[in-house]
Amino acid sequence: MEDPVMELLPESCCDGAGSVHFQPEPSSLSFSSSDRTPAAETREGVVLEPIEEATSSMEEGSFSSGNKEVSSCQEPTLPLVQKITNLSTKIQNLKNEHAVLSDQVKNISTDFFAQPELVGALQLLGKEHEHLKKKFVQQQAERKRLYNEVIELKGNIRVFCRCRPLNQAEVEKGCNDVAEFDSCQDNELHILSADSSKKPFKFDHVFRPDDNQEVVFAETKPIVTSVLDGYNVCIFAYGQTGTGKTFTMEGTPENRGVNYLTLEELFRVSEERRGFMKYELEIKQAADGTQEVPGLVESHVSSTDEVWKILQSGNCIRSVGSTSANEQSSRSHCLLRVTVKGESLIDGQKTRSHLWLVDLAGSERVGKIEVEGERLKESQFINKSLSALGDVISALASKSSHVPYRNSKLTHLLQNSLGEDCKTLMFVQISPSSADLGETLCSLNFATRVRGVETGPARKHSDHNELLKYKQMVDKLKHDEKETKKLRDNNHALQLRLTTKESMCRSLQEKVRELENQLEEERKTRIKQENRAFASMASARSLFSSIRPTSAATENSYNNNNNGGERKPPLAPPPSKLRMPLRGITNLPSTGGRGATATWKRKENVVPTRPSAVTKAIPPPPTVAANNSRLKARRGSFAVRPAPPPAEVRLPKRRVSLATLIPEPSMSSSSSTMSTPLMAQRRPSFVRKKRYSRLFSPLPEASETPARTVTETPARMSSKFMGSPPPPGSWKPKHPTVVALQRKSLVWSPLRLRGAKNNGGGAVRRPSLVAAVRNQF
Ligand SMILES: Nc1ncnc2c1ncn2[C@@H]1O[C@H](COP(=O)(O)OP(=O)(O)OP(=O)(O)O)[C@@H](O)[C@H]1O
Repeated sequence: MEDPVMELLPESCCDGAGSVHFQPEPSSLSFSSSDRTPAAETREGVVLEPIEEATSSMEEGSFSSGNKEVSSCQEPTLPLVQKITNLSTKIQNLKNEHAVLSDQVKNISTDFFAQPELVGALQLLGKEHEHLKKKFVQQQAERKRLYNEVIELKGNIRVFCRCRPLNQAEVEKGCNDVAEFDSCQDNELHILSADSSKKPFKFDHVFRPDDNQEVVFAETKPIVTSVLDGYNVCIFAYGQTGTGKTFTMEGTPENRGVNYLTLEELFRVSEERRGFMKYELEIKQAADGTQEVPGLVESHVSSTDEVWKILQSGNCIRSVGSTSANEQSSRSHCLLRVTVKGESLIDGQKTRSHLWLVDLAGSERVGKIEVEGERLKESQFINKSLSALGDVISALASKSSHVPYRNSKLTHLLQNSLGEDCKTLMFVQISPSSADLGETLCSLNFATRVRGVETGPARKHSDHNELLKYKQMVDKLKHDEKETKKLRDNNHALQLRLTTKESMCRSLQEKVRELENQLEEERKTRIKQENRAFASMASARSLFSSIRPTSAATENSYNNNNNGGERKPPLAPPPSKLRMPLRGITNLPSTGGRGATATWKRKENVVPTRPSAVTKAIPPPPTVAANNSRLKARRGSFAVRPAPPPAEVRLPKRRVSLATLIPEPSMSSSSSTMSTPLMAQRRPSFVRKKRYSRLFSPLPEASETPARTVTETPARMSSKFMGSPPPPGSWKPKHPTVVALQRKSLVWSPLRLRGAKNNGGGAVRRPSLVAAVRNQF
């Protein structure tokens, strides 16, 4: 394959039959590009296969230099041409083969996916995949639960004890080793006191001086994994100065500590769960702090190297000083917070948890470490915050209702990671030196108290307490259920009431509609009747005018036929039983001699028991009585509207009275609107229709209108249609009705008016002729 470079010739060098023109130089042998196939090409797709042969041929052949064409008669070129021709043929064959294979692949893929069995199988596989996914999620949840249970069984607050080896200085000083470890028990140690007595201490694990960082981390790992499951975790190292807190937490580049190994583990597990979980980590580090830590460093990290760099930068600003106990003593707490954000790629569940990694400052006795000035102050602050930490742990251990987290910045900061919902791991660091015996005992006693948080109240082991807890939960659930049931019942009752109210409302609406229809019908009927009455009136008028000359005789005859002068009501117009519409009713004095007033006065004398207001006996018109003795006496009713009360406003009711209009085209517009406020409000459709009447209206403008109606309406009814009573004294005698009485003569009313009774005139059920009618004669 390291043969001479072959270049493509331009198209013009190749004839259509595949014969090739070469360049004569062997090193620049070229092929036509017209027949290239993928199988036979290298960089430019040129076939490499024949090159060796071609080269050998070239060696044999004698090419002329330059770009001359090779003569076909030159012998050595023949085999080469032959070979090239062969190659072209081969290329063609390969091309054909390729085309055939491509077709086959196409067919296969089409056939493959077109087969219904295969589609079915794919669907089955899809279902199985979904099922497995579901199962996997369940298994994950179960794993988390069990894992958490294991951690809880071990204790949510765990205490590890780590003892460092005697250092060179201590050996030189001849200090004794006071820590004894049981080879069979990895969680116990004994401290040899000055009086040679042994004091036993028991922790979740005890690390001996020869245990390296990996051994320590192996025990730490399970609790670290909980962070990825969404639990808050706090790991802190506590102990006397120079006992190895920093060594345990940070370590050295050769012996990485818990911080580094923890983060490494987090990255490892997150990588392991990459297929179904997505994690993000944020790191914060501060030398000491409150919730708002000045100069706090926060970084997004994606590898342990980045974490290490951040830790180093944090360490650079950490306050370090030399004490008699430790040459490189940390004079501050170092807190590292790792925030883990997790998201399940399967069900989208999200978690956010914190991991606190805390290297506390040394819990030394101030006198012992021989410090003064600023160092002394530092030590006092350190001790204060450690004391606050001790108080918090004591409160947690005793299940106190109040946990004094805010007594120090340290506990305030760790509040969310110290307590029931969190997992806490404490390293108590001790020195084996007899010189540090007192400090060692202090630290171990404190650690035992911390451990009491887990073992003391037996929160995880005592069945009784667990049962009590569950019982309370069940009681609460029952109570909640009862409440829910009550609420549901209430809701049901309210719904029923609502339904009833709705149906009532519907029926009332229907009634209203029905009444409206009735009212409309009645109105139409009345208009018809009025029209008919008007026609009758017209005919009666013509009749009266024809009999007027004999009125005197008729009157005499009438008087003779009635004993004691008692007047009969007017007779109905023969022969039809049409009732004449009422004329306008008024109690106002008439202005003319032929008006209603004169007649009215006479009637009052005749019927003293029914004096003024509503009902009056109507004296017979003499001309009618004389001319038609067959007419029966009728009793007429008058509704006289009393003067409206000045202040009282009566609400309008939905009753209309009749009114009759002697139609006159010019007046139609002024008399077409119903002047009842109720109708105007509630029944706009009704109001819109033309009315040929105008009820008593005390409105001043009404008096200006030359009304053409004569109505007979009880006073009560008239008041119903009043918008508002006129102001006192505004009443004018020139009532349109009166004017009407003067101008127009006769109207018959078919109405039944019921309001008369209320006005003291007794019930008048069938009013007949209006007095005004009679006055016309
Ligand atoms: N388990 C151990 N194995 C070997 N060397 C240790 C171990 N623990 C501590 N040391 C060494 O002891 C010395 C003091 O340790 P370190 O500084 O970690 O103590 P410290 O508790 O952090 O002190 P301070 O509270 O003053 O900061 C260091 O030189 C450290 O390397």
